[in-house]
Amino acid sequence: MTAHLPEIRKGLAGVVVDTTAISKVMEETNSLTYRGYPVQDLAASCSFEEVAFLIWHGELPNADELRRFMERERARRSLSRSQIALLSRLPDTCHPMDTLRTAVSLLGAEDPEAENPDPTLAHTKALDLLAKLPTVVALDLRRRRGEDPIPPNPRLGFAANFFHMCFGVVPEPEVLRCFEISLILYAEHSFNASTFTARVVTSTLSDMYSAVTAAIGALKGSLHGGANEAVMHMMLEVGDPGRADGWLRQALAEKRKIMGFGHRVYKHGDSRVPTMKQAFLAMAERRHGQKWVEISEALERAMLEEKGIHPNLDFPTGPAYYLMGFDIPLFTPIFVMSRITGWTAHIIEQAEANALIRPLSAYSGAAQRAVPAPALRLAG
Ligand SMILES: CC(=O)SCCNC(=O)CCNC(=O)[C@H](O)C(C)(C)COP(=O)(O)OP(=O)(O)OC[C@H]1O[C@@H](n2cnc3c(N)ncnc32)[C@H](O)[C@@H]1OP(=O)(O)O
Ligand SMILES: O=C([O-])CC(=O)C(=O)O
Repeated sequence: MTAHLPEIRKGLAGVVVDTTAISKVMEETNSLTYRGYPVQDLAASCSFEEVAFLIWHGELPNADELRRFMERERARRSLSRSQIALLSRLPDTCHPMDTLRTAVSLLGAEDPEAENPDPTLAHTKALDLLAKLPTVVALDLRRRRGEDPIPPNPRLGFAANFFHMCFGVVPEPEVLRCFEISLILYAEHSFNASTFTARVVTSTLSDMYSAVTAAIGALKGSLHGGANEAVMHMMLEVGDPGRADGWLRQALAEKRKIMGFGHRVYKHGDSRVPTMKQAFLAMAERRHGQKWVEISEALERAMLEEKGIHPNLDFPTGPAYYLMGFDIPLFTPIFVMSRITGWTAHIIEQAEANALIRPLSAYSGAAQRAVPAPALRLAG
C-alpha cells in the first residue's frame, strides 16, 4: 500500500513564495522590468551606476543624487593591505568564485556593524560590496597571471575602473558599453536560485554578508551563473562552425545538458538575450570574433530544431566576455559584481517584511521502528 503524498513541486517550480517590488519577470511576453522600467530601455540609455541606484532606491537618480552616489562608490573601492595579503594566500587552484566568497566572508568578519540590522547601514554595506568586489576580482585575475595588483582609479567609472584594474588600460568606448550592458542585464532577476538563497539566509535574521556569501555559492553552479563559463568551454570544445551542428546533435544524443540554453521561467526566450546578442555581435566585429558568432548561431539553430529550447542570457555573454579578454573563470565573478545590486535589494526587502522561510517536506524513508538493543545491533 502506498502512503498518500501531498502535491510536491520539485525545485519549487511554479510556486509563488512572496511578493517583490524590485523586478518583474514576465514569461508570457518574454520581458523584464526593474522597478517598472523595461530592462532593454535601461540598457540603451543608462549607466550601470544609475541602474544600481534604481534597484536599491526604487527611482532613477537625478544628476545630484547620481554624482553623490558615484563619489561614494569610488571612495570605497580599496582593499586594506591585510585583506590583499589574506586573499593572495588562497591557492591558485581554487575557483575565483571561491576567492570572492571568502572575500565577502572576510569583509563581514571585519565589519563591527555586520550584525546591526539598521536599514541605513544595510545600504552602506551594499554599496561597500558593490565598490569592493571588482577590486577583489581584478586582484585575483592578476595574481593568477603572476602580475601585481593595480589599485582602483577614483577618476574612472565602475566599468572603466574594472578594466583598468584587470589590464592596466581602459578599452575603447564601444567595448566598455558592451560590458556595461551585460552588467545592467545581469543586475536583477526576481527569485532566481541565488537571490532566493540570500532571502532564506536573511529570513533567519542572519547578516547581509552571510546572505551574500551563500548567494555566491548558489550562483557558482553551472545550472545558474556558472553557465556563462560553461558556454565558453563548450564553444571551445566545438572549435569550428562546421562542427557545431553535429556536435550539438551528438551531445543531445548523449543526454548532455547544453549550457546557455533553457530557463526555469522563460520557455519562449529570455527577455535579455536580444540586447546581449547585439552587444556580442558588436564585440565580435571589433575583436575579430566572427568564428564565435557562427558557432553560436549554428548551436542556436540546431537546439531550436532538436528541442525547441532557446538560449538564455549566459549564451551571448560567455563569448562576449571572452572577446573582451577576460579569463573564463572570471565570467561568473563578473556576474556577481552586477548581481550584488539585486541580491542586496532583496536582502533589504526581505528584512523589511520578514517571515522565516521554512517549507515542509514529505518523508519517504523507512517506516518508524524500534532501536535494537545494543547487544543485537553491535553483534556483527
Ligand atoms: C542566469 C541563469 O541562471 S540562466 C540559466 C543558466 N543555466 C544553464 O544554461 C544550464 C542549462 N540549462 C538547464 O539546465 C535548464 O534549462 C535550467 C536548469 C536552466 C532550467 O531547468 P528546468 O526549468 O528545471 O527545466 P528542466 O531541466 O526540467 O527541462 C525541461 C526539459 O528540457 C530539457 N532541457 C532544458 N534545458 C536543457 C538544456 N540546456 N540542454 C538540454 N536539455 C535541456 C530537459 O532535459 C527536460 O527534458 P525532459 O522533459 O525530456 O526531461
Ligand atoms: O531567473 C533565473 O532562474 C536565472 C536567471 O536568469 C538569473 O538569475 O538571471
